[in-house]
Amino acid sequence: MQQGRVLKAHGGYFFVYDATTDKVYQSKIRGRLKQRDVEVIAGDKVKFAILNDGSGIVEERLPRENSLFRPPIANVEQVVITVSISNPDLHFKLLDRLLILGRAADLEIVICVNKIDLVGIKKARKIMEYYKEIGYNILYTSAEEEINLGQLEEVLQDKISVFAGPSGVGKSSLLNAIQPDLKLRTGKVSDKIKRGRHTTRKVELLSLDRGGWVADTPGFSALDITFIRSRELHYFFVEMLNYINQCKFSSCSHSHEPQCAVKEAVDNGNIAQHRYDHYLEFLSEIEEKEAEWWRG
Ligand SMILES: Nc1nc2c(ncn2[C@@H]2O[C@H](COP(=O)(O)OP(=O)(O)OP(=O)(O)O)[C@@H](O)[C@H]2O)c(=O)[nH]1
Ligand SMILES: [Zn+2]
Repeated sequence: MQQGRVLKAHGGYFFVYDATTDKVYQSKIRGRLKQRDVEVIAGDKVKFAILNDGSGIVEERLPRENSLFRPPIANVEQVVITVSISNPDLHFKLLDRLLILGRAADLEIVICVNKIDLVGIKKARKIMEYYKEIGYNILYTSAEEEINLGQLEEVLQDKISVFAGPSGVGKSSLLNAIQPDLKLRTGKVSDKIKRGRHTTRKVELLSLDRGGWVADTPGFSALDITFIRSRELHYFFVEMLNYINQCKFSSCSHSHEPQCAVKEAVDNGNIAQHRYDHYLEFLSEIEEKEAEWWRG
């Protein structure tokens, strides 16, 4: 039996890529897998057999490293969180939410600040300085003027990646710029808003010439973070990790408790105020959901 990766699941067919033959096999799935409710999605590693007519049959799904929910993709390794400083403006709260989602899915995270032609790299660096300090890997690109696209290619090489980020920041444009034969649909920011952009499409993993795969649909379209427990939220703010053990109360939620090391770090300027504010906002979102849960 062969081993392969599902690139796309569509209309009852699974398109399975086998690296040893460098071929894609249009495959059906064994009835017993369906009976056991084993769901197979893009990104899944599977064992499959090749039939006489050259098509495949999926016999087994191998264990998943992880899976993203909306859109559904398995075994993603990396998320490229793409933003722009202007057109559209950068929203730190959305960025922070995406950073949490990336970490919760256990993905490597790269922040890509695109449309650098509109603001200049120096200004963009300044705006993103804090995120650099707390350890994030940040690229500054322009799809339009082809700035630093080599760095993006390097980051994507030999990995399975998904892009994420607000509409109109240039996710599709970046992919098209590094590999024109991917031919992703791009559009003007205003057109998309008018048109309403939530036409559901099937996710497909696209093959990069330099090795690696990238999903053709942005990840994390559901921005809900309330699956995280309130007492665990602080783990998702990387710069808080140095402080959370130094609070007076071991169960400190860093919101109202006295002698909170996190709050002190905010007061001293070691943790950015906006990040702490977002922590508190997310915390109350989560607590509200937990309260609902307890009320039944
Ligand atoms: N000035 C400038 N414009 C860009 C750049 N990259 C993309 N654009 C433009 O921004 C608009 C949106 O680009 P898309 O690639 O469709 O953005 P997207 O992030 O894929 O958007 P969604 O598909 O809605 O999620 C298009 O008009 C692009 O031409 C860039 O680096 N600089
Ligand atoms: Zn605390």
